[in-house]
Amino acid sequence: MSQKLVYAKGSCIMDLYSELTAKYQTVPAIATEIINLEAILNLPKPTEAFMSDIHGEYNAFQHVLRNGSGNVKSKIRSCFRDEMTETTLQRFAFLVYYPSERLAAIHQELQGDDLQQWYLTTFRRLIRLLAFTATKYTRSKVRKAMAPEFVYITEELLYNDADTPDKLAYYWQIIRNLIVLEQADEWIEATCRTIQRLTVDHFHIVGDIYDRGPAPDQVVESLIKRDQRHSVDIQWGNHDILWIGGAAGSALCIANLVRISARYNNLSILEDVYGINLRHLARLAEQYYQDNPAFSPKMGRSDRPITEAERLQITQIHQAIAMIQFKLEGPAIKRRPEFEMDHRLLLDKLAADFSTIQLNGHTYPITNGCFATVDPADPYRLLPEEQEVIDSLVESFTHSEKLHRHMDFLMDRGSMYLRYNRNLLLHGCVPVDEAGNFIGLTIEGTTYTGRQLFDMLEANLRLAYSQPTEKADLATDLLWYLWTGPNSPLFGKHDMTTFERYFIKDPATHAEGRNAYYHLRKDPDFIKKILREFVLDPEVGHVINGHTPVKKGTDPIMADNKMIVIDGGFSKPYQKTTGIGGYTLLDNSYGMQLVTHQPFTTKADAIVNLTDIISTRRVVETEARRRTVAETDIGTALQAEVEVLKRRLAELRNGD
Ligand SMILES: O=P(O)(O)OC[C@H]1O[C@](O)(COP(=O)(O)O)[C@@H](O)[C@@H]1O
Ligand SMILES: [Mn+2]
Repeated sequence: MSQKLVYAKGSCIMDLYSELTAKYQTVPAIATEIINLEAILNLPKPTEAFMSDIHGEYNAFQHVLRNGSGNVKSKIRSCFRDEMTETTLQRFAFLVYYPSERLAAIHQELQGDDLQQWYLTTFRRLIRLLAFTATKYTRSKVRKAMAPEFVYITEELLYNDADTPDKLAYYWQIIRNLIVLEQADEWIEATCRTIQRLTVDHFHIVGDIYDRGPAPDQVVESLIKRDQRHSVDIQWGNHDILWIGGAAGSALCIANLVRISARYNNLSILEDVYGINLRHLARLAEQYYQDNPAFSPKMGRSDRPITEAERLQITQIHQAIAMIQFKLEGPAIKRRPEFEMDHRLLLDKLAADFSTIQLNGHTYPITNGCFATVDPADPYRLLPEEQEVIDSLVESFTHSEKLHRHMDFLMDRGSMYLRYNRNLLLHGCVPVDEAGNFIGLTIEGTTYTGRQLFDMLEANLRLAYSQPTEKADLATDLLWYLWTGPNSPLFGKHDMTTFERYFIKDPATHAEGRNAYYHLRKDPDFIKKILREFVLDPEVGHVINGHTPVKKGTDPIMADNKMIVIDGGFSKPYQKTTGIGGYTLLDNSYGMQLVTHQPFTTKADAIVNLTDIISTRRVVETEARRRTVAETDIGTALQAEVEVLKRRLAELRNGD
């Protein structure tokens, strides 16, 4: 089905005509396909899940992916109503979430006849649950969600009536043989994965997979695995842009992301996962920087506490790369007057002895300064060894094979915004002034605002990514603008006050100034205006954002339910602010629900103690009647195919 959507979206009706007439040449073939498509249009709309701001928290993310945002357990509950105690239900649910880990535990607990009995019971339960989750889908779609090596067996078990006496022996022989031939565990694992897949059909990741947490690379790997049938899309977040920018050869993006990796004690992602060589940087850091409380890493990775020597080294690296970042910003701001970022030129506002800084008419004392490499007469000039460090980092980033594989996926499945089934998905905001007028960027005499701003930025991002050897062209500089520019839809704030937060105590200088969008988005008329700008129906559409953690006591659902913010704090450092462990928004045939997850402890704890994240659901919207595939984007594509096929049928009947 997804392939069909690709034609319908990507090419014109003539291509569709030639495509379909080549594929279905006879009257019976065309008629069969029309029957098939029109039947699919009547199925219930599949479930979509929306998540955002995962920030490298792989285990928590995986848990939500595996439990289908709490959906797997509700399916088990409905399927086995009154047949399972809470403990049995919990154990069975965890088998579906973590089959290989739970199977290992079962082998420890049970042997001989007890194990055989367990297999027999588990097989039957899994088949029933699979049948229950598969009811919404065509056989063909269910088949595609199965592990290919088990399709025959699983279909036999799924579609044959085991209660018919004639089939009973046949059915049990399959199960017995799976056990005897030692394929039982493999089949259980494969089937649990199929159930997970069918429980949520499509995942939208509304930005910020990267930074702060320990394993963004594994989040991407699991999305790649999950996406086999185009069931994932990504709306880039400002942090993802840094990594795309890194692969595209932007020194500024690289300096920022290395700084953040040092700040959160995640340099090992760079070295061990992406093979980025940090030797030059470490040498420079050791030469020029000492211990400095403002640059001590924020928190240790829970699985690897650091030694004092490591802490000192990270603190030094953190300073060295921060200073390279601040130096690179100067020339970028100067060569791009169209970015209107002169107010972010800071190093030249420092006193010659670096003890104070002059900002907006105030003189502020500098604390924890570390300006040994800065020449007050030419503060943005990189020392030769700093230049060498950043050049070697750019070289490593543009040549990391694994980083490119991950970023290719982000490029392939990602976009600045997505219109999907009547909703608008975007990470940050649509920049506006206080009166709600769209604002943006003027480039080479053309002003881009609203949807055009997004399209222009995306076109440049794709250009920069395709040309990693171009390092200071407009397209590459725009990547950095996306991270921090005052009218960047992904940043949505006026100033990124990184420098001030390191060196100035006065909290007044730390304010970043959110775009007016963030207070205007509470107003339904404003959201309708945004939906119209993106050519969506303002009456039925929603805007879905990530990016701004929803603080305790504030409502993530605004503007008469038309605006939903789902940054609920997967990111551990932000859980103090949000008080929860994250949100998932679900959109199924019955309507929309917001699921609130409690903080995740650890994977080991979850598996051993069967501790699920407690998830509570809140209904955002209920459909007056169940929505069908016909009312989705895929449905529209299928209807276009039906039209073409009917035309072809008429032509054949008329002898054309
Ligand atoms: O929490 P940290 O590491 O100090 O980072 C704060 C910075 O992150 C930002 O909030 C951007 O990151 P988010 O997209 O996660 O909000 C900046 O506005 C701010 O300057
Ligand atoms: Mn963000």
